[in-house]
Amino acid sequence: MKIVIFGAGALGAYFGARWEEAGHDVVNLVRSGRAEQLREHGLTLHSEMGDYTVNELTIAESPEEIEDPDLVFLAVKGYHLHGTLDWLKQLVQKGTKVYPVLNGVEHISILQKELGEEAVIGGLSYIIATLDEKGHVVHSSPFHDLVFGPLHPSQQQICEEMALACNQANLNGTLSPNILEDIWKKYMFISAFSGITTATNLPIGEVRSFPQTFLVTRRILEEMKELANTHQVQLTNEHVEAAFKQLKGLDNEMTSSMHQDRRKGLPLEVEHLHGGALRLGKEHNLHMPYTETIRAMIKPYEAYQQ
Ligand SMILES: NC(=O)C1=CN([C@@H]2O[C@H](COP(=O)(O)OP(=O)(O)OC[C@H]3O[C@@H](n4cnc5c(N)ncnc54)[C@H](OP(=O)(O)O)[C@@H]3O)[C@@H](O)[C@H]2O)C=CC1
Ligand SMILES: CC(C)(CO)C(=O)C(=O)O
Repeated sequence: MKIVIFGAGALGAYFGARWEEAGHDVVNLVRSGRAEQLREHGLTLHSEMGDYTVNELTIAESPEEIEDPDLVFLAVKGYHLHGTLDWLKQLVQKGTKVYPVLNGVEHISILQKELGEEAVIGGLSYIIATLDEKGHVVHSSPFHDLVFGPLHPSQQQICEEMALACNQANLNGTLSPNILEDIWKKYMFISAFSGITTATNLPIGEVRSFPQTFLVTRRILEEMKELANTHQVQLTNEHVEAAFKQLKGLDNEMTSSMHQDRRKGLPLEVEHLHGGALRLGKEHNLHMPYTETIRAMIKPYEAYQQ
């Protein structure tokens, strides 16, 4: 498969390298700063699941350089989504589908509106990855999972090809029969997990040691379940219970990628995650006081200016 990694940061570069390792044709579509860094240092994965240095590192700095792409793996932060649309349109005109793995859901309808419903596959990822000073990937979780599935009937075949490409690579890929529900389950979980860890500036173990503080995660899960229901996604109290149990079971030192970004003083995706939930809720007159408060607490650290 010819796979374009659009957003060759921690997550994108990781999975792109795993596909390249398995023999796929991978192109990293990057801006000039990242292109320079990749040319200078190459791309290495420091990973719990096996280190790897990319042999054939292909870099493109515009879509015109890319012929016959099968798939665009979109892994930019939520606040960079609008800046990708022109290049995405050019790639879609070349016949590719787009597989976004951003946390959240607001990007899906934006992409569908801009690129057409047939072009946008449903997806998400579970991994803990970051970049070091050389731009190499540090992968620190025992999981490296991709989940994808059709949001339009015309996407079944490409999803099956993706499942094959994932099976060949050192990663876990799952073709989901209900990708929209999976995306919302992760959105519910991450809103609570990244919200509380980022707002308190504490890993989950320390949050749990203050029961009233930890209880906020349950309230956010409940609000997100209601929000999913207003969008015809049937999350239930059992899903809330399962997500809360998951939060109770995480290792003490575990924290979210948004909290890691706060620690590093990097821009935060709070507007894409919690802001997005509030905008979607407002369309249905849904009151989400816990989500609103968490967004307000994180705002001072957002550090992203349009
Ligand atoms: N990291 C993780 O462990 C996890 C992340 N996620 C989600 O995945 C998404 C990506 O996260 P992550 O990999 O951590 O983010 P990073 O910031 O590490 O990577 C994003 C990359 O996108 C690039 N980019 C942004 N805009 C453009 C553009 N217009 N053209 C080309 N490249 C562009 C940036 O490049 P530049 O250097 O030019 O700015 C950067 O390299 C987020 O939504 C996050 O929530 C989900 C699960 C886990
Ligand atoms: C919860 C986790 C680590 C799973 O991938 C994540 O998505 C994030 O922190 O952004």
